[in-house]
Amino acid sequence: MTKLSVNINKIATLRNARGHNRPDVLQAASDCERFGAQGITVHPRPDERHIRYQDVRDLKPIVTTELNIEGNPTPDFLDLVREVRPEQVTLVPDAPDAITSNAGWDTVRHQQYLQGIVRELKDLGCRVSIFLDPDLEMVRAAATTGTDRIELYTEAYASGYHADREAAIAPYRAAAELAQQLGLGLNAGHDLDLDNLAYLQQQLPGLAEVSIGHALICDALYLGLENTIQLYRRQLA
Ligand SMILES: CC(=O)[C@@H](O)[C@H](O)COP(=O)(O)O
Ligand SMILES: NCC(=O)COP(=O)(O)O
Repeated sequence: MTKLSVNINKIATLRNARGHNRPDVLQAASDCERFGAQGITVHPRPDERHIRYQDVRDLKPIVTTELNIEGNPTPDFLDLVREVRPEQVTLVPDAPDAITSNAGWDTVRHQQYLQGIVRELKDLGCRVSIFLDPDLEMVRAAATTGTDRIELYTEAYASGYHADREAAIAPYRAAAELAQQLGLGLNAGHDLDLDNLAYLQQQLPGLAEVSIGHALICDALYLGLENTIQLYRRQLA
């Protein structure tokens, strides 16, 4: 079974537009779980333009599924994770001014650095996932860091899906198969939606979790949050 973790960054974007507490991010997280989300993902960025560090602290006691915190392991991010101790931390090599995540780790170059971070996070009791492009050399090097899982960065799959979905999935399937051989768990995310999700899930062996935010929250504007989460869950059945 592939679990659906709902990324609630965009709910915080809407809240921040007015400076009050509407929509209420904590209520939205609880409602997502009630509607079928099997995890809640947040990606606090240094400028706190959507999820704020305080949101993450407030979410931990109310999330009843799994809290997944994504981000670049800067000193501030690591302090937050040490305090909150989420079920999962996804390490993403974002530049501070990135509009959104735009690449996976170079796990060859940063092997030793990642090894140290992974060890500390695992000692805190967190499952660790490393955000990666579907590159076999990067998957092999990720396995040497001690990480529990990798998360495949699916932007290239999503953008190639409508033109040629077999070609778009091929590098991801190879990466997933290698991850399985190496004993790495597998997550995936970025730009997944109701069109491209089912095929990804069918093609990737051992896909444990997808985290989806942008398209899901856009769909919810038209379809409603409960109905939308159920529609995404059905793609993963
Ligand atoms: C790692 C990843 O792909 C997601 O976290 C995505 O980047 C969402 O972040 P934003 O909501 O800031 O675009
Ligand atoms: N890890 C990916 C994620 O959390 C959501 O990405 P997106 O669906 O907002 O592109």
